[in-house]
Amino acid sequence: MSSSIINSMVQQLPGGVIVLNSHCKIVYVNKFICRYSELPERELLGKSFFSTFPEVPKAWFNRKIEAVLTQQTPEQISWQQRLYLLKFPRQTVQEHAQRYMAQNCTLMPLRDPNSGELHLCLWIQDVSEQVRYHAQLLFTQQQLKLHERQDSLTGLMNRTFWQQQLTLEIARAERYERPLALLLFNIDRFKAFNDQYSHQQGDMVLQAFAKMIAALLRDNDLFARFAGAEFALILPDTPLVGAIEVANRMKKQLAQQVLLAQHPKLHLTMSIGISVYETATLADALIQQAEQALYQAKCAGRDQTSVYTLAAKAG
Ligand SMILES: Nc1nc2c(ncn2[C@@H]2O[C@H](COP(=O)(O)OP(=O)(O)OP(=O)(O)O)[C@@H](O)[C@H]2O)c(=O)[nH]1
Repeated sequence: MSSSIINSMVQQLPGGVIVLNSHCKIVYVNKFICRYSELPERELLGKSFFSTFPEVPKAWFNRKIEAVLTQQTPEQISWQQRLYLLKFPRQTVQEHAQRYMAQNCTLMPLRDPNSGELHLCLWIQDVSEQVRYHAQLLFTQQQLKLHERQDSLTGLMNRTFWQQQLTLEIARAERYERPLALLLFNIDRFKAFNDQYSHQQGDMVLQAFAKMIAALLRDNDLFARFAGAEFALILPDTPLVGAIEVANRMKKQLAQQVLLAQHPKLHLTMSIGISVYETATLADALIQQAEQALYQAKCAGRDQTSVYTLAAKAG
């Protein structure tokens, strides 16, 4: 095959080719390089590679060249090491996308068959799309991770994740001999609200309720949507008296706050069950105790707080 055919093929490659001589002067470029550097071939040939592409770190790149030429083996610079070598614009720029073309570069030793002089061939591939897919994949993985932990309606942690946290918190309470309280609660007669105003408005109440309660808590309290219209709260480092205080604060806030602007006169109440950690109690037992206390609160007429240990009305 004649060298002009090979040249014509290299000129049309969908990637960049640059050949440098031993003084790092550009001796060959293909069309891709001219197009993305926005320079004609005549302005590139004979020029110093580093002054034409000042974005390339000189000392680092010289070390790469030296390694390739002395070992006579190609070397890769992937986009994961350096997003791009030459600062070329992207072919199509989408919103929020990387502005510059991500590149995989290969450095190859090249010996001139006539003069025997060693050259360096630089082959540049545009991998912007690959990088974009990679970023999308990472984003999706993060979303899935969040989804595994979060309740989609309220944005609170979901029951599974919350129960994992409870096990950890119990271990911490046991190890450091710290108190811990658990609250289970729901809005009274919520079914009636749903039936009267629609499930959709019920959802809005649950969202507003979750937001209202979250605003009353400390950063290390662990608040979750437990099931349907039921919520659960772990209060680390909190004895019974503190838990009752939190319960009263929540009830008071619900009595005062308008949850939905379209129902300013709506009067909602809540029932709360409390259990407190005692040495060697397991997570499931603590939940069951709070459930029993909540049931007691309902039986006692709703709008109540009941404590499992005492199984008595607390206010
Ligand atoms: N809007 C809405 N309602 C829900 C959701 N999950 C559960 N519910 C409803 O919440 C209601 C809970 O009702 P119940 O547990 O029977 O009790 P209640 O009517 O709240 O009465 P209490 O005995 O006072 O608890 C049911 O009607 C459920 O359908 C949800 O995600 N959105």
